[in-house]
Amino acid sequence: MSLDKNRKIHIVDTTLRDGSHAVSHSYTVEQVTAIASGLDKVGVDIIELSHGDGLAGSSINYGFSATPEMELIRAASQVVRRARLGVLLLPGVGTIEDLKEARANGAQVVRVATHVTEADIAIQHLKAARELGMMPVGFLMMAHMAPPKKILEQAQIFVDAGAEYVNIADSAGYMTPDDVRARISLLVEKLPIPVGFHAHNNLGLAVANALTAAECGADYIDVTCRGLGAGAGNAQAEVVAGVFQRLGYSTGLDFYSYMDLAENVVEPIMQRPQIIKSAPLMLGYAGVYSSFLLHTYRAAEKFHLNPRDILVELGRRGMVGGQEDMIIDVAHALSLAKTEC
Ligand SMILES: C[C@H](O)CC(=O)C(=O)O
Ligand SMILES: [Mn+2]
Repeated sequence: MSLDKNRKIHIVDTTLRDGSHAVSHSYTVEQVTAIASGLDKVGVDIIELSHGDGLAGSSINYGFSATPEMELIRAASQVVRRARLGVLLLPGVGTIEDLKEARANGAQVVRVATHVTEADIAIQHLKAARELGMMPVGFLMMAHMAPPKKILEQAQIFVDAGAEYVNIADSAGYMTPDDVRARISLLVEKLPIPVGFHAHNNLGLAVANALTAAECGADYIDVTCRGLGAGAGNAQAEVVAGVFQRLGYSTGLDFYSYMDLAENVVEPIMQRPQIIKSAPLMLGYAGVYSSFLLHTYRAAEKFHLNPRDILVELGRRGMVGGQEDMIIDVAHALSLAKTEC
């Protein structure tokens, strides 16, 4: 299928949210101000900013933020003029009270994220967002774990709760373009609201998958500068900008400014190159949640294990977001089994 070139593709830059995983939630006010104002000038539609695990993610389970996220949201809202400022919220991690605070600090969009089979826990948060005058979006994580029909049923719950678009996330970077096509095409065909897609690059397919999603009718595409994000990162923003521009698709992005922002502002704060090393590759291969990566590195070091072995076991057990505390249990069990051999 080829893309209707007159259709506007909305770019959602989540460097300041998914990228937060990759910098261990260490963003400072200065970094956020520089990145948010750069993204605003580049022409993205939504700038997503919060702890990597959403509002109130700062905790022993997910990792503490160096700077309170409300300070970061307020700082970004002071420099963002054209784009909409968004936050992520995982019901149970963040609450409606957190959402109200984010709104008071300038957030205009909220993506309420649930596991792909649990959309119903987002209903009250989506409704609250609308009452707060925010743009409510439903976000289904680990979308490789459910077939297209099940995803459609879950997306319909978001529609009924007032979501303005539904986003599906390849949280494990497991999907191939065919997997993306099957899911996005069905949602685009059946839903009365727009569809979005969030890729991870664990199998090196993030940009190809983002392009496939757009070609299948997704109107919202997630990206991050330099691909900065959990696991092997996300669809690299400046690459998506270049590919879409070369194909003549309408994104409203300034391709050269995006490259400069990634190179001059984001790259200097990266803690490691966003490349597909063995462990991130294993996330994609075994279908494991990308933000488990740094937790797994720490558990592997503690128990003298290869991170790959922990990830394969997490995949075998079907662990999903929110079960970060189980990584240490799995590592402990593997190390006991190793000693017994
Ligand atoms: C909380 C997660 O990091 C959300 C996300 O980006 C994904 O599922 O992928
Ligand atoms: Mn992600």
